[in-house]
Amino acid sequence: MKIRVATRGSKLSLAQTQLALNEIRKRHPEVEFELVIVKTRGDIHQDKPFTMIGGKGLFEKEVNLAVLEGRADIAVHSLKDVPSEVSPGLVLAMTPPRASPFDVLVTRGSPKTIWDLPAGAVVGSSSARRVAMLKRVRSDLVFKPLRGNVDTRLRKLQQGMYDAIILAEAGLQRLGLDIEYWRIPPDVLPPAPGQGILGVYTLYSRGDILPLLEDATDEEAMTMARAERAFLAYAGGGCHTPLGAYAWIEKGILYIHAAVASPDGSKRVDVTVEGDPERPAQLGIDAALELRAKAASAGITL
Ligand SMILES: NCc1[nH]cc(CCC(=O)O)c1CC(=O)O
Repeated sequence: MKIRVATRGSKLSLAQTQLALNEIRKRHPEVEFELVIVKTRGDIHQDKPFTMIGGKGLFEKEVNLAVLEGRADIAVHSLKDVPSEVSPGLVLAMTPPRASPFDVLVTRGSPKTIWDLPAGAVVGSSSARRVAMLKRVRSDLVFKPLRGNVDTRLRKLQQGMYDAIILAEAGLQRLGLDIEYWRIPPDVLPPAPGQGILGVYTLYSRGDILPLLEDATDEEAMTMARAERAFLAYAGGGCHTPLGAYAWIEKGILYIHAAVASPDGSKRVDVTVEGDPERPAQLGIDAALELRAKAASAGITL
């Protein structure tokens, strides 16, 4: 059997796709794979803000179109780039084991915490979540947009365009980049829903492929994915809402911690909810409704 795999062509996307395919190979060594590389508008216009090139779900839509049009059988995504409403007809069919969900602060020289940065330091990030949550603890920092793939971002830091940048730890781990950094605790910066989880999507109708993907699924990662994605769907808000959430399992209990802030970081509310790992979507919904109520009383629009 041969499976055609839609993926973006960036170094990180290709590394992620190999990680996901290796999980399938472990269970089904007989399967062959063929990559279908999709060049998305997000890859072509790396210098432009997302809002100018199509916004929400930019990467997801074009890669998944290859599956919808029959040019590929499955698609591999970073779950945090997949909007809450995925292209119709597609199902999240497999998750490999999760990498780190957390964000890191990378500085030139020795690693520094957010509190060690000098007053007025320039921090690179285009993420509303990263900017608002860090402004909350360091309102004096100057945030400047930063896009492009991980190598480009690190190069811009080394060139001195920024004093610090924020990246996902998962991306650095998957690229095998051996750099020093400070892991930002989630009470300072809650991760994006799905950060560190890869998602393999296929059509609902692919009864030939779905069982293979189910065999290769890491159940804990899938449970966390379901909780965080249900949270995202019910929390509402656009991709410019400073919203974070991550789920974890401890002693058989599923937890989710979620937070939302005002864009300038002046206000923030948090919730932590626990529930049954067999019902992750319920937990995500509970957390979203609780967070919405708390945000409304604090005057944060969601
Ligand atoms: N926004 C791009 C993106 N999408 C997923 C990751 C990292 C890997 C992951 O979260 O699974 C990154 C890079 C980053 O934010 O530093």
